[in-house]
Amino acid sequence: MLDFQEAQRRLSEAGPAPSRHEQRPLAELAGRILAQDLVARQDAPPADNSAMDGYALRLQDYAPGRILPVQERCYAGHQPAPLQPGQATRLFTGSLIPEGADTVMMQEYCRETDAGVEFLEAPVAGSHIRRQGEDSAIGSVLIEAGTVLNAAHIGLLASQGYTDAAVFPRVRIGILTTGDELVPPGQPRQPSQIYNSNGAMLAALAAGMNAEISHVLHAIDREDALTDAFRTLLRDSDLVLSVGGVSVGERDLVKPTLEKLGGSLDLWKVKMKPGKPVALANVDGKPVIGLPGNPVSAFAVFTVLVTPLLRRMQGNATLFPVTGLYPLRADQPYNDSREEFLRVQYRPDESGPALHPYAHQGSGMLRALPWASGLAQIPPASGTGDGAYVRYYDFAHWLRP
Ligand SMILES: Nc1nc2c(c(=O)[nH]1)N[C@H]1C(S)=C(S)[C@@H](COP(=O)(O)OP(=O)(O)OC[C@H]3O[C@@H](n4cnc5c(N)ncnc54)[C@H](O)[C@@H]3O)O[C@H]1N2
Ligand code: MOO
Repeated sequence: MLDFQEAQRRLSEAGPAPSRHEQRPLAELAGRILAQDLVARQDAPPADNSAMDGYALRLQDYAPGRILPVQERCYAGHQPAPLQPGQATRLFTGSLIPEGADTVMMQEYCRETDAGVEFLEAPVAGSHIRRQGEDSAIGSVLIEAGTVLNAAHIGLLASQGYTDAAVFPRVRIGILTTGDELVPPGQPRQPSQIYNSNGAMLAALAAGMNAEISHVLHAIDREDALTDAFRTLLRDSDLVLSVGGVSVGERDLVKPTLEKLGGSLDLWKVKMKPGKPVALANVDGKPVIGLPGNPVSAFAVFTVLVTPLLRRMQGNATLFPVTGLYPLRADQPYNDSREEFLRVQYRPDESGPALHPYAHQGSGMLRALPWASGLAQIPPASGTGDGAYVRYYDFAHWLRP
């Protein structure tokens, strides 16, 4: 049996990091991974400007009750004239600070008449001025390569005049489900059959990682059907996920099929529950991962074992998102000989945030998955029960690029 930690590490290294990149416009960058460090092309803000609607003055010109003539009204987007001594400039948020001015007074503390502006309070030196370069200095690194881009990054890039950026290509994933017992949703079902849930589920999981889905294929338990399907998937994908048919059953044909296709296949019994049978093959330099057929097992293995590899192949700098330690609220001890991944909800109770396990933890029980916010990792043979601190894999962190 292979330790979970070791399986996670080995799988995370089972595929290549990207060797190419492509230029994509701002509108297509969300969820993509940046391929090169991007630097500030200009100071931000590019010039000193006002943070408030008000008046610019020289602090030394202020005296209680003194009225300063308003030499001009300068709107955002316009160039102000240098401020003459003893005068003020009417400004608005975003207006440039006129040369010679050193302070802005908010209009709420000013009274303007035909004669000029009177300040009702003493101005504070330098107040309400957004300084050139205070947000980003020209040349400083804005975003590092390997970052997953989101709306905030896109806003930052647009503010610097970028129209596009170099990102790594999306990884193409091919999915194969296997088994005579499966029919597609919507088709007539014999009493001996069940609907294929893993195909649609894995496609959605891969899409959630911002991967491209090349195909979702199904093969019955026959070597020729499996061979055809794997050939198509390997041709059109960077990574292949097959599901089912990798344990010890007589019709578990995935292993011999991949070997005939020239792959070297490792069949692992990973010390984790759910998810004991996991297979890893490499065919012509492309990783093929065989996931366990039970839908909950396939979901859990995808989350904790497949996503780090996917992140590596996408060029993400972070392969293993954060996990945290939280108390488990359990009415029974968990004591399996394998590392156990419980379907849990992370929510606060009287004593703070805690992990609440779903009542039924069977690996065929799909109802637990939409209910759960993540997985709690219970160490093997630990007898872990109520109040013990355990590691938490949050789907919100783990099931995204
Ligand atoms: N004698 C043993 N039997 C089993 C062992 C073992 O060690 N010794 N391990 C068990 C564990 S743990 C798991 S997990 C499963 C894994 O089996 P496979 O990965 O070979 O998957 P299958 O046998 O093909 O299917 C398992 C289960 O999942 C259902 N399934 C499969 N594909 C789908 C799909 N696309 N949509 C919905 N449901 C699917 C399938 O009908 C089976 O019920 O093996 C245990 N047995
Ligand atoms: O390890 Mo299996 O994946 O429990 O159902």
